[in-house]
Amino acid sequence: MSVRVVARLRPLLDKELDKDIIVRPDSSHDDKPSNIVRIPNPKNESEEFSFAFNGVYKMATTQEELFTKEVAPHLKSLFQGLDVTIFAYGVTGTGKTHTMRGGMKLSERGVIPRLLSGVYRRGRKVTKDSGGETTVSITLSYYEIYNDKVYDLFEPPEKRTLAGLPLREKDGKTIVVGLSEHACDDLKDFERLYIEANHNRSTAGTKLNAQSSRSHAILMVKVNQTNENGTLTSTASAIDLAGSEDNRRTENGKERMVESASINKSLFVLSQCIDAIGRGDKRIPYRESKMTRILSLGQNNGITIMILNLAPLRSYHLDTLSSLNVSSRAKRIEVREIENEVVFTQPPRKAAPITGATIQRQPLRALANAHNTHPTAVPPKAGDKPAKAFSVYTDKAKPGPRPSNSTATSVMRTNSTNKRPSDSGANSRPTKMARPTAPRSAAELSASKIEELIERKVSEALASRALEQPPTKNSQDITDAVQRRLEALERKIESGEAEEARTEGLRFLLMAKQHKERGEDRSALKMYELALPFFPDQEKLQKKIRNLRAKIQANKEAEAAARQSASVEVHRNALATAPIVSATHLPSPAASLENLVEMQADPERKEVNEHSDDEYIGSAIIPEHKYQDDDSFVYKASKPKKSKAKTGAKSSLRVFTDNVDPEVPPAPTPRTRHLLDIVNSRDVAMIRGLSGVGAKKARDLVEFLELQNEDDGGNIQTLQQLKAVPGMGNRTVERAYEGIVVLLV
Ligand SMILES: Nc1ncnc2c1ncn2[C@@H]1O[C@H](COP(=O)(O)OP(=O)(O)OP(=O)(O)O)[C@@H](O)[C@H]1O
Repeated sequence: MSVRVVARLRPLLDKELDKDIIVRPDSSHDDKPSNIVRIPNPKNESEEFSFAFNGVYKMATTQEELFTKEVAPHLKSLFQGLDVTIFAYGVTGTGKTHTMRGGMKLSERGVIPRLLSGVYRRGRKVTKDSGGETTVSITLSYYEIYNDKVYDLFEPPEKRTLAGLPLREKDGKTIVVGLSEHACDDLKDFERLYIEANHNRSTAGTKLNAQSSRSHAILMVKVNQTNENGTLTSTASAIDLAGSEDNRRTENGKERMVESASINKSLFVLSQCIDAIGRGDKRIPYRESKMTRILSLGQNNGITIMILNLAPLRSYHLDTLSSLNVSSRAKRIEVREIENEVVFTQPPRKAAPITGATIQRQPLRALANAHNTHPTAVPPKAGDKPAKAFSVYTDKAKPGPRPSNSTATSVMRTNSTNKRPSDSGANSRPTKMARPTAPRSAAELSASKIEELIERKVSEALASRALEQPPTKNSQDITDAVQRRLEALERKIESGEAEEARTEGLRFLLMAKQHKERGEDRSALKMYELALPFFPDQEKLQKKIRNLRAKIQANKEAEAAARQSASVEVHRNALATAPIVSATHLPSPAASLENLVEMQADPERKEVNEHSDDEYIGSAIIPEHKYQDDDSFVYKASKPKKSKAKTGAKSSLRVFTDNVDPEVPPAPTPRTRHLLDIVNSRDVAMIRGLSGVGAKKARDLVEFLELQNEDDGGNIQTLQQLKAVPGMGNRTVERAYEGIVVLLV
């Protein structure tokens, strides 16, 4: 089954006006529940974009109605052993927390308290139906991802460590190491725990939301059903994502901006994951943010429901388009539905079904996937594995939402949440700790060994230079090679070897490279800019930023000129032929967010972006039947692809670069070349062999090289450049040089 994506429009709040409503459910089929959201083209209000979802909930939809239609039907599956994930996605102030948590009044309770009610009710039924043989216990874990760090919400903030809790992959699932788990016997228990924990959640007032969530909050409800045969454990996860923000509108101060950058980054990565899955890419960038690692869209087994929260107002226009675009793509993600398995405490015998359903769950093998297993699991005996006798889940078409009065009514909302203000202290990056350089002794590597290594490397280099003219690597090879390096680097970053601050800088560089690889120059630029504070003296980085800015500007001008003539033609045709205009020329989600990221990064460009029609000019006509055939939003083309061709045909894989460019310094002396060859070999063992370079420096240097701009050949070509590498400096380079001299003399 694919991810089920439903849209929910929030009602108008106090001071919001009917006349500003621009987002509407489709009203053309009054007898049927609408599955379509309509929104005008921001560049031409007489045209509308249409987005189809699995369900659309109008402004008047109650909390109960949403829960009954979207969540309650999956409780049965949860008790049959499937994991269920429900997450709220949307721009800040669109009602995610209201949907997930809701208010204190009974009628205002959101998905989470209702889910718990349902779980307890069903648990009692299971026990009753089994004649008391099956007992059900519930445990809760609750954590937030704030500034890309994971914190246990059941722990008071003063107990938090700066680095937060680490994530690990175990048997295909991402787990939070050290997360507390609390037994929760009834609704009263839950309310106490939940309300208390919510005080610990990071929130703050922004211009767009008086109590804006500054973190992604994840509640995990573990359902354990035990009878004499064993325990079946399944988990319902309810996720209230922080909202994306356009900081031109939030008027966020510095502190909120840092949070905002982190929120937007993770949501950006989420949209990239959705895009990559949609394209069928081999590599999905889950690991680029903790939130996407945890959410693992399309990777997790079970049932996933995405609730897209929307504000109906004009002031959210571009943000709304962007999130409509992302979420309408998400519903194409396929999710495997694999139920968790019973873990036997003793050899199975015939007993009441643990699921409480009428189907008989047959004994199962010991788990390959140990995530939900009980540690005392007894291995199965031969012959314990009968064939599956039941189907756990059927993807039946569900009835859509009840048609409800779509008239916009002002709804006064009392602020029911009482959340902890976000923690400015947690923003500060840990200061870089001075690490003692590992003492280097000549004994570590003998002179003859070094000579031998140099010899080998030099001949390898010469051989590769001979092969290199002209560069013969095709782009696929290069991409694969870069891909491997990126993945290796990701692993290194994840292994926690690097210090926190430096890791953060490297992450931005890594993301910049990935965006650049994909030709997403504006996102790449943003990431380079975010990396700059971590490597302030990096001339190369500054140069990259300058070059990218110039390139983007040039592209923009060229595109604008080309589009101006094209759009006249398209609009003429459009008006002449069809009544419905679909968003075929909307930017890709990544591009929309890219634009948002760019706008945030550079407030001075606000005017340009606000009036820029790059993204929306040139809508094409899609006949209505197209989106009726397929419930997906019809997406045909995005903005013109930027040319990825690189000038100068330089390759990151080259070991030598011929210095024919007058700007490039003269050819190095043989000694310098020996030194640079070792450095450019990216071989940690060899680099460690250099005088004055320890293991840590060698690793850092290799990482740095990995992140160098391919356009520059990726190699260090002068001693000056080597000195400018973070952590190297004059003294180290001189010592290394001396070491080479001594060896060669
Ligand atoms: N369906 C609804 N009915 C009544 N009020 C609503 C509804 N949805 C949202 N609101 C109100 O809108 C305001 C913003 O909602 P909420 O805080 O849930 O937004 P959010 O998307 O979680 O924002 P953020 O991402 O900034 O945390 C709140 O005052 C909330 O009470």
